[in-house]
Amino acid sequence: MMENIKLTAGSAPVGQKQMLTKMRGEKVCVFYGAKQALYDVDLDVPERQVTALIGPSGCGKSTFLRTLNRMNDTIEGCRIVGKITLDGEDIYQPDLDVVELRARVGMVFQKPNPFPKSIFENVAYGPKIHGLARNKTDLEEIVATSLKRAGLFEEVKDRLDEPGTGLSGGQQQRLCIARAIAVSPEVILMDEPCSALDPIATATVEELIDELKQNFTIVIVTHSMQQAARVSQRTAMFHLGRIVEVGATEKMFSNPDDKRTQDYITGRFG
Ligand SMILES: Nc1ncnc2c1ncn2[C@@H]1O[C@H](COP(=O)(O)OP(=O)(O)OP(=O)(O)O)[C@@H](O)[C@H]1O
Repeated sequence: MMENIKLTAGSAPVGQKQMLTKMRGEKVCVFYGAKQALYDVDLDVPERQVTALIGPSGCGKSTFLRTLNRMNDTIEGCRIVGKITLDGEDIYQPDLDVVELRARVGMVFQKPNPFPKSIFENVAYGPKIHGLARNKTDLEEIVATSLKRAGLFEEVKDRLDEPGTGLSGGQQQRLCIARAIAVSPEVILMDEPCSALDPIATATVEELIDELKQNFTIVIVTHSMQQAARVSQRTAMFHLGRIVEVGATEKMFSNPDDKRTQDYITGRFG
C-alpha cells in the first residue's frame, strides 16, 4: 500500500515500489533573456528507470532536459534558478567540473550526430579524453563493449575503420548511444532520439533503451505517446513551462489526474 511506504530523503514513490532518486530538480526556473521558459519545476528522476518528458511543442521539455547536464550553459542569455542534484549533490555549484558532469550525465540528440571520423574513433574519443583506457587493448575492449551494449557491434565489427557518417540513420543513432555509453555515464539524456528514424530503426532503439535501463538512468523527451508508453516507467507532463502531472507511466496513460494530460495523450491538443 502506498500509505505504508515511508519515504526517506532521496527516495521517490513509483507505483507501489520505493525507488532511489538519481537526479532531482527543485523549483527549477529557466529564463532565456527576459523570457521565462520553466516555472518552479520539481521532478525526481528514479535510478535505473526510464523517465519520459511529454507535452506540447514549446512547453519546456528540452529546456528541462538540458538543465540536467548543464547544456544550457552553452546558450547565451540562459539563466537557471532553483536546484538540481545528482546523487544529492548540487550540479550548479560554482566549482563543479562541467566536463566531468557531462561524462556522468551523457546526452543523445534528436539527429544522429557522429563525428566525421571512423566508427572506432567515434566511440574511442570519450574514453581517450577522459583517460579511461590504459593502453590500446583497453581502448579496443571499451569500444567493442560499448558497441555491443548499443546493439551495433555485429553490424560494424568488420568495418570499424570506415566513417561513422556512412552508416544508416538508425545505425548512426546507435553509434551515438555507444559513444555516450563508452565513458560509463550514470545517466543518459535523450532528446527525441528516434524522431529522425524510420519505424524499424525506432523499434530497435526502443528495445535498446529498454535494455539500457538495467545499467543506466534514462530521461527521454518524446513527442510519441506510444513511445513514452512503451519505454518509460515514469512520465512527466509539461504544459506552458510547468509540470502539470507526474507519475507512473501506466497510470498516466490509463487514468490521468489532469485534464490537460488526458487531452494531450488522446490527441486533443499539442
Ligand atoms: N535558445 C533559446 N533561446 C530563446 N528561447 C528559447 C531557446 N530554446 C528554447 N526557447 C524557448 O523556450 C520555450 C521552451 O522551449 P523547449 O525547446 O524547451 O520546448 P519543448 O517542449 O522541448 O519544445 P519542442 O517539443 O517543440 O521541442 C519555448 O518558448 C522556446 O521558444
